[in-house]
Amino acid sequence: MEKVQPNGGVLHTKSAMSRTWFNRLFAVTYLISIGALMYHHYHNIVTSTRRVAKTSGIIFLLADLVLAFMWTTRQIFRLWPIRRQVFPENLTADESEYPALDVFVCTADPYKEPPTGVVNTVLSLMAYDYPTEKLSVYVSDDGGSQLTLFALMEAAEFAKHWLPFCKKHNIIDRAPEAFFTSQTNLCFPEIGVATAQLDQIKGMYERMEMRINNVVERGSIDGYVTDEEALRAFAVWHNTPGFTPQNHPTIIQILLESASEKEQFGHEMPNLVYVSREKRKSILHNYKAGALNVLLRVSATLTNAPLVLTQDCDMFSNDPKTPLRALCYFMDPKMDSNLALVQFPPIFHGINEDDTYGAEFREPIINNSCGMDGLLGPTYMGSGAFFRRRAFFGSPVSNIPLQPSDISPHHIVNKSMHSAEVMTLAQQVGGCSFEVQTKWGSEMGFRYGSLVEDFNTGYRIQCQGWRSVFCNPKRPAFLGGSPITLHDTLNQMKRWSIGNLDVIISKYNPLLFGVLSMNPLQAFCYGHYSLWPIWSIPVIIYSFLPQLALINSSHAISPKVTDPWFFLYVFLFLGSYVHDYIEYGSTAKRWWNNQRMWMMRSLSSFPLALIEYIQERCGLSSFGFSVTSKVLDSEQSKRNANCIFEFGVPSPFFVPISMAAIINLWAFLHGMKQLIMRNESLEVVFSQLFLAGFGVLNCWPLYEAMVVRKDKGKMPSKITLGSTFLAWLVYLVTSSAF
Ligand SMILES: O=c1ccn([C@@H]2O[C@H](COP(=O)(O)OP(=O)(O)O[C@H]3O[C@H](CO)[C@@H](O)[C@H](O)[C@H]3O)[C@@H](O)[C@H]2O)c(=O)[nH]1
Ligand SMILES: [Mn+2]
Repeated sequence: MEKVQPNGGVLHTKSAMSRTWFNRLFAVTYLISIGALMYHHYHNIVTSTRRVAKTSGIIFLLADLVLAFMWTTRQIFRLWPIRRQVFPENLTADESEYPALDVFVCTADPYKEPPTGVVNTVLSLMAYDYPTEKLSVYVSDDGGSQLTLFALMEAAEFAKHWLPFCKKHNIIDRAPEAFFTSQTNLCFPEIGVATAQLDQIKGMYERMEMRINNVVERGSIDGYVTDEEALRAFAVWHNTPGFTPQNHPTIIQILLESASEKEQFGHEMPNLVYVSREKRKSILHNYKAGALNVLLRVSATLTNAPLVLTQDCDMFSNDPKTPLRALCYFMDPKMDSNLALVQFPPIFHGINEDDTYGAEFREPIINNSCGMDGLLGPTYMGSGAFFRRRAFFGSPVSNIPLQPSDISPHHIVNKSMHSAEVMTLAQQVGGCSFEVQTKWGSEMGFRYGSLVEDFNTGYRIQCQGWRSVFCNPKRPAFLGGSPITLHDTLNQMKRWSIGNLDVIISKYNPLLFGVLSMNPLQAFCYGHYSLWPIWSIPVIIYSFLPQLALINSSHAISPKVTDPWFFLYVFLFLGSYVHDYIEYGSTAKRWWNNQRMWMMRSLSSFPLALIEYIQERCGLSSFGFSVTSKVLDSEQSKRNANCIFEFGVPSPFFVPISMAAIINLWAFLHGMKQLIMRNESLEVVFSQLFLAGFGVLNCWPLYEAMVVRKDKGKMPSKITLGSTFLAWLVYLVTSSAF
């Protein structure tokens, strides 16, 4: 039991963070220094007589202008950060006052997103400490797969034992896999579970897991389903000629209906519904946003709960009290009535100790969310988000009328889920032509037009006057997986970056439309995120230009140590890095790896996203939402646990990174040689040598992967050779310019 706080019954509190004043003071000082740097650049360009100095002066000005913009907008996150606390023990004891909750879980591919994982997520959410009759879990299957439906049918049966088991023994880890693998839970006397009971439930789980895995491996449910009623649920797969995930009718299966289904001891079960929306090749289906909009409508016909939780299929609940924490905001009479969203941070459990890939995303997920919470609230992050359903249908003061009115957020459902009338309507609203000529995706529901539908939807909802809050309890509310190979990590970032560009290059551009529709500071936060890909401009320039100049023994472009302006560069570099480290709030290694990943993304994901985006706009190619694989290869997992970079595949992402590694090492060695042979003085080469050395330090894992490593995760020789050749070519082409 949580301790009751001496807080006089408040549901939540908020307080400003202690660093706020320091951050503000620092921001002003740094901003003045940036101004000085710009003046310095301007002066250099105007007064220099040599062509190389003039040209490179302009290039550095461009790099520094981008850095200055990104730095300035980034400070906004640090000026009003707040911390919140909730007291669910102060909620009314009368559960009948709690609003109903519809939980949406999205899955898209049974081979990339193993159904046992989906089942674990679903079970953990069904087992919430929440009035059972008010809880419904909807699973959207964009894979249109009978394997996923089969897994959920199995889960529905297992849930009848699992839910009472969890509640009886007050288990906290309610995703079975997490429970059975957690050492602390297996100290059963402590949680009061007799060995026999534990063995029994474990046996049931393992049998279910085996059946699901067998079916997935064989790719068919034949022989595994004998019950006639269950077989009828699969009929659509057999009866639809040419059934593919991209071409099939709507499938809705009520797997559990709360009113009629009882668990082992006769108590009610939550509702569990499987939905695979209609897909036709000729009609755009808008990826996850499209799936979520179908769930919004289908759930409206069946339960229409005023609260909605959206969840990725690999993000399971890690705390059964999470909905009660969300209620501490939604049920608080003192809370703004324009509260649309309570966002919990997605926490990733597969991350290794040093967080090699910066996959924790600590800055955007935790730090910046606290910062935005002091303005209009954090961005929507796709998973772990409790929405007020009403927020999808107009601003806080205006309603968008809905057709049919049965799916409006005000409609009260009073018929059984199984009634023919309800089912017909559910099928109809799950159809892919339903949205044609409507405001779905443009003015209401989850918004279309960006591959980061979460970011885009949160932004657009806030433009309408809604706000969000960030709820970050000590025990993570949700745990999920994140990519464990470098290629997957960079690819995911490329997808997000394309999505960001979709937002900035739209009529809802945060820097134009946003600043006029919401608190301009909040709009700048959104602007900062949408412009993430432009980080690539300064990083590419600083990774190549000073180094190529050093190789060519050209030093006209960099300040001498004895030049007083040099100290401005030192302050700007150190100020930014040290402040960043203090703000990051994690171990030094994790912070270092995170800044390294920022460089790697800026060299690969961001520029490739820019190129792909432009190609798409010119109609030369099209991109889609490539779902991240959640299947773990055991060797890769081992290397990941040991914090070793996973290259392995000949990915185009590795080419620019390897080129930068080669050029920096080359420049560093050349500079050192010149210094040792006394051809150059330290005063002159220092700044370039420092940058090259910093590059080499960051690229260390690349040299190992290219030269030393023998395992399967090393850099493919094709990439090493290709990048060496290209680096040499860049040197040849540019050397005449110095
Ligand atoms: O056509 C699609 C594509 C994806 N998904 C689901 O979307 C979720 C996220 O996909 P994933 O491949 O795991 O992408 P990530 O990049 O890991 O997801 C992050 O980024 C997405 C895009 O911004 C957000 O939607 C997610 O919530 C957020 O966790 C998964 O549950 C998928 O099943 C669909 O339902 N339909
Ligand atoms: Mn994911």
